Amino acid sequence: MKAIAPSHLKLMFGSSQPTSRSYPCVQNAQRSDSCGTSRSEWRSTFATLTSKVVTQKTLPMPPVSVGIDHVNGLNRAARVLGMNQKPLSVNDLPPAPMHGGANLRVAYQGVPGAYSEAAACKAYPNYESVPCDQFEVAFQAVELWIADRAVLPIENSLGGSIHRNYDLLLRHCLHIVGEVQLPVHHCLLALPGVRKEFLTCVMSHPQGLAQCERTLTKLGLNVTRKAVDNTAVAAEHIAANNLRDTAAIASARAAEIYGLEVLEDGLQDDASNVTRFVMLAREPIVPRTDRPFKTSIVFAHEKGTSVLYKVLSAFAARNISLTKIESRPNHNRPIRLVDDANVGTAKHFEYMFYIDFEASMAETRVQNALSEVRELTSLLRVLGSYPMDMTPWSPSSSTSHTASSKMNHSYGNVNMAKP
Ligand SMILES: O=C(O)C(=O)Cc1ccccc1
Repeated sequence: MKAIAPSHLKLMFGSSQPTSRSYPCVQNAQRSDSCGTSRSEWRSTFATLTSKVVTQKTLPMPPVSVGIDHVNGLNRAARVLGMNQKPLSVNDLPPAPMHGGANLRVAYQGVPGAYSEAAACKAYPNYESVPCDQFEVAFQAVELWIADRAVLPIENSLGGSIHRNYDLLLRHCLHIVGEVQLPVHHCLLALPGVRKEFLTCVMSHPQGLAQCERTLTKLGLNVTRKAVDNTAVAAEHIAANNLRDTAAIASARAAEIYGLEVLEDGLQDDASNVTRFVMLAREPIVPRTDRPFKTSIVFAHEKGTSVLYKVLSAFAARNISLTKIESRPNHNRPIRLVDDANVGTAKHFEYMFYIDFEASMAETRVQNALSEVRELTSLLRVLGSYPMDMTPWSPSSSTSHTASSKMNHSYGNVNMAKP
């Protein structure tokens, strides 16, 4: 891995520039979503994928390795079609890129030593890193072709959802092309010679603080908690400013990079502390059925009776397992007022619902479920259909991210479909 940005990217771009092709945006009649895709562009989902794929061959493709792989794969698929006169099936299509990320520029929020960096390394062992100072910048880096992928932490087994990042997924038009589940092993880091008793402050990302809250209390530390943008940024800040009364909750790798000492190892409240990251790209990948896939969608609905129940039933009726449901305020319309002359005005909060389920967009049952959901909702967007992270479970240990060579070793190509 090598860094291609001398220091991390800062917010300096103009408005985001959606990319032109975005087939997994499903939108209800006559509306256009933030990606500008209309319902008519996406009427019959992957049932007509084959014709769509052959015409895509003629579109100009982006000059990045993933695009090139895609074109070659499509040519191969088209040849298969021509020679055998057999209908093309999704499994004839090129697999999700398996190149291990050679020359792929991957944007993440933070500085070296951040967990997002470790997640990028797990997904793309040979990537070039593009550290960014904000998540928003990581999105824009991909939209503006400065990077090819962005890595985004989305939820943690102890700390829960990272809500802001759900909002960013909706505000931008990038596609989820993979996921990585990373065991997170937190350490308490301070300048050499500092003792725990001297500490008055502990700094970390809000997730770092949340994941270690009970342990901090158990240790009897009488410290204020300070939330910063990133765990490794906290470590860097302590070192740069010679703060002898402050500790960071961050990785052992951050301690090495910024010359800090590990005062406590394994600070998280539970050993099984895992963060789920998603990988984002300008283009979606072609979904498949020959390996476990996950699909993420977001929808909103107008008023109606039991809409949420009916949406969930569309999946249950087809035996599709939901793995996650999250709701966020609908920023376009946060409140709906319902006047009742007799009793007053009810204020209904409006939500965007995010759902992950264990199935691929290439499956007919999924296409049927989504057709049903589309009828029930005012907005439906497929955020991505991507290979599940099937890495064998290994509990976190501080050695797992102490150096990038070890990262490569411990996260190597272990039975994982590269997103
Ligand atoms: O702050 C970091 O290092 C991140 O990458 C975000 C984060 C914070 C805490 C746990 C997992 C990811």
